[in-house]
Amino acid sequence: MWNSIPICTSEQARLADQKAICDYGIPSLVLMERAALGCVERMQSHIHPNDTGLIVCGPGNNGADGLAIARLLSERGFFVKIVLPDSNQMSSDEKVQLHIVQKLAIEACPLSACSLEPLLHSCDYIVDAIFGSGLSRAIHGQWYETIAAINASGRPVFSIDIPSGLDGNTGIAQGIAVKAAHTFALDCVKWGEISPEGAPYCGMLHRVPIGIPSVLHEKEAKWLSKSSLCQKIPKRSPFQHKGAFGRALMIGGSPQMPGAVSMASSACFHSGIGLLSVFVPDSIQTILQTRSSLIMTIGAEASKDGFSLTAYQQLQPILSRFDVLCIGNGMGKSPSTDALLQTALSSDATVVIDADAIASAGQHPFWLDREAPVILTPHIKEMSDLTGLSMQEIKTRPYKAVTSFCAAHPNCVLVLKSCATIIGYRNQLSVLFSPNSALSKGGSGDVLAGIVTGLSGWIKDPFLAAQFGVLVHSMAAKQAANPVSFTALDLIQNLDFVFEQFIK
Ligand SMILES: NC(=O)C1=CN([C@@H]2O[C@H](COP(=O)(O)OP(=O)(O)OC[C@H]3O[C@@H](n4cnc5c(N)ncnc54)[C@H](O)[C@@H]3O)[C@@H](O)[C@H]2O)[C@@H](O)CC1
Ligand SMILES: [K+]
Repeated sequence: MWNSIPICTSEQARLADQKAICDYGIPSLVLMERAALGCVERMQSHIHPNDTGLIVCGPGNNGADGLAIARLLSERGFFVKIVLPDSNQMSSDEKVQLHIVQKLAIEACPLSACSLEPLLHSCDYIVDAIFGSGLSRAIHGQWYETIAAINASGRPVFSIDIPSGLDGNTGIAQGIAVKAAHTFALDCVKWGEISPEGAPYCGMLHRVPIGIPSVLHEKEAKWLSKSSLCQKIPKRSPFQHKGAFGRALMIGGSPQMPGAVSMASSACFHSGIGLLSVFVPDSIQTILQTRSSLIMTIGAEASKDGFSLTAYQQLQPILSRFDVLCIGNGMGKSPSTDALLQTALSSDATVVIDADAIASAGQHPFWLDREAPVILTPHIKEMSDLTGLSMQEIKTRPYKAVTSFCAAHPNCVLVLKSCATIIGYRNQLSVLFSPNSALSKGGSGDVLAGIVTGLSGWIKDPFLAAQFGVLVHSMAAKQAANPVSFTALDLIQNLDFVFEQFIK
């Protein structure tokens, strides 16, 4: 079950372990036993009864997990061998685990005294229990050589808690890291495991609960899934008129990019909005009208590149007609964007800010501090424009960037798009990890903005609308028969099938 799974930094994971032990009195060895049992149960569907396993143990409690796993596998009839760290390096729990293992006549050999290559080549799979959340420096010497040999062996690797060598926060290999086929994230998923750098090292990610009280993770980011949202989506009454499902206005478009606002509008209409109008430069009004007979178009004064500098004067008087505005798609970096954004934000409507309007919001952050909700949907580059943080800073610690933005702008919902999309609101973070190259295409961001706008019309909670929009968008992409030929237009086509799973 991926429902309510916490996503933590290494520090948060360690703190939860400590609090469970010290404040709740759960013995460390009890947590460890649950961890080992959970890993073995999951491993059993991937190994054969006659396989030989090599359990490579490091000097801390990750190594102690490895020894407990070796014992449980052996008790269940699997043949295992163990590689040990030097005994003077072992943690106290590891010494306890070793003491038990020694009584069971399991073949164990210290790393410094064994010949690793033949062991690696005679085994069928490897358990990587070298380092977990306690990795504190770059890997050198014997551990570097051990990890290099594990990776070169070609054997499937089960990594315990995290592939050894991976930084739990950033997912960056600290010199070297194990390439796992399966990773068993103990208690919580670590941010580094779902980062673009770290995820490829993890192989298939499994979460193993170990009995840490969930109250200890109350404040941490949560995994977004269908089951976590299903119960929260409001019912759509069949007796309501169209106005009850929201009146939206999409502001965007330019002669160079009429398609972006067209796709966003289409996605909005397919996401439950009652009424939709589009405010575009009058030079592209006919194109929009030809593309969809569902959408009412309002033509604003145009310049060569898009909206004219005075177009905002035509926006002002009509704003009170709408509950939700979406601004930015295909607008281009036109000088008129600032005035249109400021005007949109002066309304009482929920405002979704995407694409070219995000940089403008970054230049005027105080405009965001209004009473009605704002939903921003930047990708990494746009997040950099919005916050002034470098792309590198955002990539390595995206949760930090989202947390500080949301703390500074308490009425804003922020959707940071990446292979792990983070949705932040006040002190809450929700994370959708569903990497899919079908979404790495022009237009998929416009479709997301349209979906979120459509949902905001009838789901009055902006955080819920944003989370639901991100999930629906990803589920629509999962329907791709092949990511190569899939386009943003296919996303819109698949929405009907996806909504069917939530709303009958
Ligand atoms: N009771 C607990 O605390 C629990 C801990 N658990 C396991 O324990 C792990 C955390 O245990 P630890 O805090 O002991 O940390 P680790 O087992 O990750 O490693 C810490 C040890 O590695 C050494 N070390 C760190 N970086 C190194 C490097 N680059 N080169 C060489 N040595 C290095 C440290 O000096 C220390 O001896 C978790 O990842 C999880 O697997 C689980 O069993 C659940 C319960
Ligand atoms: K590990």
